[in-house]
Amino acid sequence: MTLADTEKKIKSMEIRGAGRIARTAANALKEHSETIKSKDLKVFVEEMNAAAEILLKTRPTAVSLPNAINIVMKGVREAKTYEDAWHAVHESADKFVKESDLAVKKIAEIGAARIKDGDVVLTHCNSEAALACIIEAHRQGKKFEVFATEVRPRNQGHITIKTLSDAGIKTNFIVDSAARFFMKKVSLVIVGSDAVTVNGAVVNKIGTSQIALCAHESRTPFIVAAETYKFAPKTLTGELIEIEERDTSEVLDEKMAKELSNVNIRNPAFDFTPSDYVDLIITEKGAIPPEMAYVIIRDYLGWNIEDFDR
Ligand SMILES: O=P(O)(O)OC[C@H]1O[C@H](OP(=O)(O)O)[C@H](O)[C@@H]1O
Repeated sequence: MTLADTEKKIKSMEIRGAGRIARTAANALKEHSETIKSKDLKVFVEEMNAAAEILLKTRPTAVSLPNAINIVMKGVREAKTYEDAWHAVHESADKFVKESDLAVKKIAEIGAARIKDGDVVLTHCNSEAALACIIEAHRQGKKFEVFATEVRPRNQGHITIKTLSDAGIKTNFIVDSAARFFMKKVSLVIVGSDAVTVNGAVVNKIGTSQIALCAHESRTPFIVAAETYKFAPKTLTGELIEIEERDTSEVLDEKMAKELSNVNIRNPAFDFTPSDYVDLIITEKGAIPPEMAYVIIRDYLGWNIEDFDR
């Protein structure tokens, strides 16, 4: 796939999901390095930086994207020779993809331990990490059922119910606005994440924070499955996570929208769930309370407050 194809597919959400976007970007940088004709280090670094910029601009919210790009580009920017830079891209991209796959497997093991016989688990959107926990619990023979939301406007819930159904898991499909109606039946909420801030707030698909609020009201545990590369280093200095606002045509038919001259259509793709509503974040390094987000950013992503020029 060319860099332009990757760019298009991430923007259009043909390739989506925070983890998948990150792995795709890492692979795209590796593939792009092979198309650079020059063996001059300066030219190579410039062209790789330009590719990284293009990928960074595809979607603004999932922090897994800049984190993956930083991991792959670090060796390129530090290399003293063209050969070192070329090898750095290849090694770091392969390592990132392998570790990302392993992280999901580890999260599945840790998260599955939180699901018990008789549970009613609610999930929102389509998260590879959250679904891995649910599927692993089912594989271990636990008997439970799932509520999955529709996830307007892009209907990622359709992918979720197909995956759950194929896995043989009893699933109830509900519209997003039915979450509170059913919350009294739900014993555990598991969602994924696009970004976790240093203060433990979770950025995830629009509607997540409403579900967290209902879970809080019903005293239902709310847990988040997130690889460590979804934690956001830039929030150490108070920088905010940008919430992507997507095209209004995803929400309302363009023809109908044109007839409604007084209506402003809004389409934020994500929202913030404050740490107060998050019981636990399952990472591949273990289950942590949201208040420990700083430790993940410092110890596993290797970022510290002094790393930022201010
Ligand atoms: O990495 P995994 O766990 O698959 O997904 C994490 C999150 O990424 C998705 O974003 P989108 O659908 O690309 O906007 C959803 O918000 C999902 O919860």
